[in-house]
Amino acid sequence: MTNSIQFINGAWEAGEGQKFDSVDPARNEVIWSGESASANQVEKAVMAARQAFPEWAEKSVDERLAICKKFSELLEENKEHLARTMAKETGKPVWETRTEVGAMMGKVAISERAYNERTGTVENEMPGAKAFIRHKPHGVVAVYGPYNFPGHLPNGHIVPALIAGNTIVFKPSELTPMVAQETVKLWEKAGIPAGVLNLVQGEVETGKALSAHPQIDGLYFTGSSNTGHLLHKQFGGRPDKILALEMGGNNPLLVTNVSDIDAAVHNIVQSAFITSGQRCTCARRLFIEDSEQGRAVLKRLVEVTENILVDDYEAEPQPFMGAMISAKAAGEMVDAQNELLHKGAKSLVRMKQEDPKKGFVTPGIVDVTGVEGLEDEEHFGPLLKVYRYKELDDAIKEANNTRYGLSAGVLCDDEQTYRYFFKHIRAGIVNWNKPITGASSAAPFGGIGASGNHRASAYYAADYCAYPVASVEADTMTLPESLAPGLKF
Ligand SMILES: NC(=O)C1=CN([C@@H]2O[C@H](COP(=O)(O)OP(=O)(O)OC[C@H]3O[C@@H](n4cnc5c(N)ncnc54)[C@H](O)[C@@H]3O)[C@@H](O)[C@H]2O)C=CC1
Ligand SMILES: O=C(O)CCC(=O)N[C@@H](CCC(=O)O)C(=O)O
Repeated sequence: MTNSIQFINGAWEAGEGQKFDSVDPARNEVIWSGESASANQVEKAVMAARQAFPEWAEKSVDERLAICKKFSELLEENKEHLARTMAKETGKPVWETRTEVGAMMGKVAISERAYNERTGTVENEMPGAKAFIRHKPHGVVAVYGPYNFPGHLPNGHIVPALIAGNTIVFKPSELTPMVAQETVKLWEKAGIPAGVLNLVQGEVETGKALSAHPQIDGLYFTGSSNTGHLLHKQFGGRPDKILALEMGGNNPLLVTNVSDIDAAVHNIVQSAFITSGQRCTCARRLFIEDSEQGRAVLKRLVEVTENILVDDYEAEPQPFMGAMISAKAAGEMVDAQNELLHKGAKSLVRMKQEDPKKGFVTPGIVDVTGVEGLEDEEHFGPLLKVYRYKELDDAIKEANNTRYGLSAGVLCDDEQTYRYFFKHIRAGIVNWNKPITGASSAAPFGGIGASGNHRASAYYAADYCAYPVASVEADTMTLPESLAPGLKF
């Protein structure tokens, strides 16, 4: 039986393209199947969004917000179902997917505030006229989502875009199609008008058909730096289209002068291994002082890491880490570890994949101090590279030795060291004595360098969902008392 997985112009229909499956990475079971959207269906979805745009943009922001608030209520009512769907499809423990649904619910109120604060209407009096700043939606926008937060991160584009008056064609990750389907069902139930939000499911071909479509006015992307750069090239020469790229990182975390070693190790673990290391903000490189205290921190980190519970998403007690998104991704992480060891790195905690058919890996820590030829690449999993350093300036210089710039942090007792680090580190998120994961939706979220294109998301997502219109308005016209030189009336 074909699965109607495409939501186009307010109706569900089966895809016309290639069949693809979604596999539960913890249990190695096919949990969903469907056919990709064809290029014709992508065309149909874009044209539906185009047709729906004028009426949706014409609605008041309160009317558009009412549907978003209803969606948030439905998320609450269906929280457990959606959380378990996310857990089954990503391998993430249920305790964590419940927080993801919570973040989706919170997004509506935060986006309403951001819309008013960032793209609201400003009126100023001036002699014989009034000056206004207003904002208008771009039109039809394509939204691309990653697999690691299949609900929350696409939602971070969709909600602000809808509030601003845009219409959407949503292309979720092909690794999490079931979450996308269940989420869009809630938008349908919330009463989203036909054509305002369209869902095209499929693999990269579907993604390419959508990004190449001439009738999209913008594209909001969260995903790998590799794909983001391909899209950036594709949109080169098209300044008329708004492009927001939220990409990966090779994030540094620096440790120096900490009195509470367990608290420091807890922050390191939360930064490096949460979500099985599958967060763009995860710490990838740990800079530890080559001192007695630094060695004590490292020793404790190894002990705690070796005891991290890795298990099925529904196991009791709940694990800290579930399976990665796929057995393939897990195998690639072990390969990355082995490549580092081959280059001369020293294993402090060995990452292992017990079952090559499942996504479970244990966390890994490798000491890469002094190793030559390390690539500036994001290892998107629970693999932490340790750099031992003597001088703070050398550590900061090496921390900045990356084309990325998403998140960074320092664990230290004294504020002066933090201020110095803050001043010199290049990143869009810089934390002190807190994990570098778990960014707030009430703040801008974005990086520099290869991590983004200066269109921060979260609280600043409103900025790329509407464009400013400045007006000077007078309800009558009169000849000025003094004319410019050279004029006669
Ligand atoms: N900066 C941020 O907020 C975040 C960044 N990420 C990054 O995302 C990555 C993990 O997510 P993935 O799903 O693997 O990313 P991905 O880049 O493989 O896929 C993202 C989306 O782009 C589509 N896509 C892939 N290639 C395409 C192409 N050539 N043309 C058009 N569409 C294409 C995919 O189908 C998917 O919908 C990691 O690198 C992570 O760092 C993940 C979460 C947040
Ligand atoms: O987008 C937001 O509303 C806030 C940013 C956010 O939720 N960041 C999370 C997920 C980042 C990722 O997927 O890698 C975080 O910082 O942990």
